Amino acid sequence: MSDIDPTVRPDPLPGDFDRALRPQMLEEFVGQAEARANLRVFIQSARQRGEAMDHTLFHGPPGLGKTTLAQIMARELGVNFRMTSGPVLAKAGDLAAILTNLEPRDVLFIDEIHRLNPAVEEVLYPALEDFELDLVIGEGPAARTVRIELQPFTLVGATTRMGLLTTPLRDRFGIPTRLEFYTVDELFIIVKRNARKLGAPADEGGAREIAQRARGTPRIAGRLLRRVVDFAVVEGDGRVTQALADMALTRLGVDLLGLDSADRRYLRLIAENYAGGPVGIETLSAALSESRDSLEEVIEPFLLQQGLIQRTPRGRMLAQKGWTHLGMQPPKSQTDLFGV
Ligand SMILES: Nc1ncnc2c1ncn2[C@@H]1O[C@H](COP(=O)(O)OP(=O)(O)OP(=O)(O)O)[C@@H](O)[C@H]1O
Ligand SMILES: [Mg+2]
Repeated sequence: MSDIDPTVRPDPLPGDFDRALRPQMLEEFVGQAEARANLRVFIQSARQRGEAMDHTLFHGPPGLGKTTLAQIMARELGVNFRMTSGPVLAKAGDLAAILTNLEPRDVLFIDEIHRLNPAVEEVLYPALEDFELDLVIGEGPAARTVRIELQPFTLVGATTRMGLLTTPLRDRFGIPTRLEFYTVDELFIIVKRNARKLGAPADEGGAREIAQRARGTPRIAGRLLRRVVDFAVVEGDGRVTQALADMALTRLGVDLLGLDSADRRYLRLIAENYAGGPVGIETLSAALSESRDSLEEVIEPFLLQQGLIQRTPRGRMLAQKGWTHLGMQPPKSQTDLFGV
């Protein structure tokens, strides 16, 4: 996919732009008003009681700020931030090593927590509930279990696929938090602020143009801003104006709704090859050579939120707004369905 693919992991090396642009404290974090207000209360309460904050789960599409919020929590709680991810924890011992090294009230962040190996997940249950670890030492008849006491800690899990979490794991999070797509006004504030941090001031119109075309996602807003700044530097006078942003975004293949070529390919496939659907996700996945996961996690949530497609028991359908966006007319059989 293109360079605005939100599934691409941010560069883990320190000192890159992603890091520079990441909000550090809750106060600087724009959007997600409800989640932010609740977190503020839970953080303050944990601090006042001197206890570890309850385990927290962030779920929602990529690039909305799950990792950022986890880091902010640790900073606001004044504790260490330890980070790992589901696929990295291959054996129970890997998790045990991390857990036994935690200091009191630390935040342990497990990204992609829906991809935990079941054997590792088993170890996590008593750790979450009682801050205890049951380790099996040795093999065969000589094997025995030892119980290790852990420091109280806060697990922060992140997932783009809430549906793939097992029920026992999901139930152990006291604070499940769903992140939503950002409004244009919220992204506008983020773009303005990031442009200033990048030393390339964006005027009102320039920032709004980028915000409107960022697919409701701060990570995409950051990427688009950097590309627009490139155009501003090379082909303009360094200033991000509306005309310049529009020119740059159009050249990047980002349309007025913020859809990129992958999104449009998805919509056009349903329109042109399946008469608007319904068509099954597996069929779409094969036809687009994209994994089912990436369609469900990355492409579809925004198209659904925008009302461009509908999910039905028989598969995906193009909605009226989807046809309009493609500049096409639905076939007669579908106009009946829409009741127009
Ligand atoms: N509310 C916000 N204000 C400003 N910048 C934000 C905000 N939320 C996220 N960002 C920026 O967007 C980028 C992506 O955020 P983050 O890595 O936290 O997303 P994520 O939800 O963890 O994504 P993924 O599911 O891919 O791991 C970061 O560069 C971060 O600085
Ligand atoms: Mg993340």
